[in-house]
Amino acid sequence: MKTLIAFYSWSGTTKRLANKIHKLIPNSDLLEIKVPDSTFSSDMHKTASIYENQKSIHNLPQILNMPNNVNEYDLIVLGSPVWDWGVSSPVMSFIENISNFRGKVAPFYTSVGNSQRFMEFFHDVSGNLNVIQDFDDAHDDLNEWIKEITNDRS
Ligand SMILES: Cc1cc2nc3c(=O)[nH]c(=O)nc-3n(C[C@H](O)[C@H](O)[C@H](O)COP(=O)(O)O)c2cc1C
Repeated sequence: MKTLIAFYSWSGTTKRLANKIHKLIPNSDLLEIKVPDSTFSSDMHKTASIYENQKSIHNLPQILNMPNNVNEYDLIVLGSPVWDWGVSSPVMSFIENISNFRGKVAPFYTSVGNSQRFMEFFHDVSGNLNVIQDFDDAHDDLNEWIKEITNDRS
């Protein structure tokens, strides 16, 4: 099984988790989703209002490093920080770019603890993707989840 671990990280926490997951899943590639430097602010509150505006006019950020062919993977493990209870806009944009992906997608997310509604928002934007078990860094066991998604037969 070939796995892509793709993630966006604004301040490094999701990146650290992605690196851990990468070490735990054999035969996996790691991709940090990049958007133009000018997209967000270094200030959290300004970034939150930029994000709200992007969502309200559906102007999602451009991804600078989309893989050529995601269909070479069986599984995409897709990581995001929780933003305003939901999915960060770079990850929403990545999801739109993989609408033709035929494999499975296992979401993971980091937060300061207010993460319970993340999957509701994820399902709202994931269209026809085959979304399997998610990992909530604030509440779930990492090793159990890795076992589940790497053995998943659905
Ligand atoms: C714009 C913005 C919105 C956020 N909204 C939430 C939220 O709704 N719930 C929550 O628990 N944490 C929220 N956070 C905190 C981040 O989810 C948390 O710090 C996360 O681990 C950061 O990941 P990163 O370092 O990979 O960017 C928010 C952070 C930012 C910058």
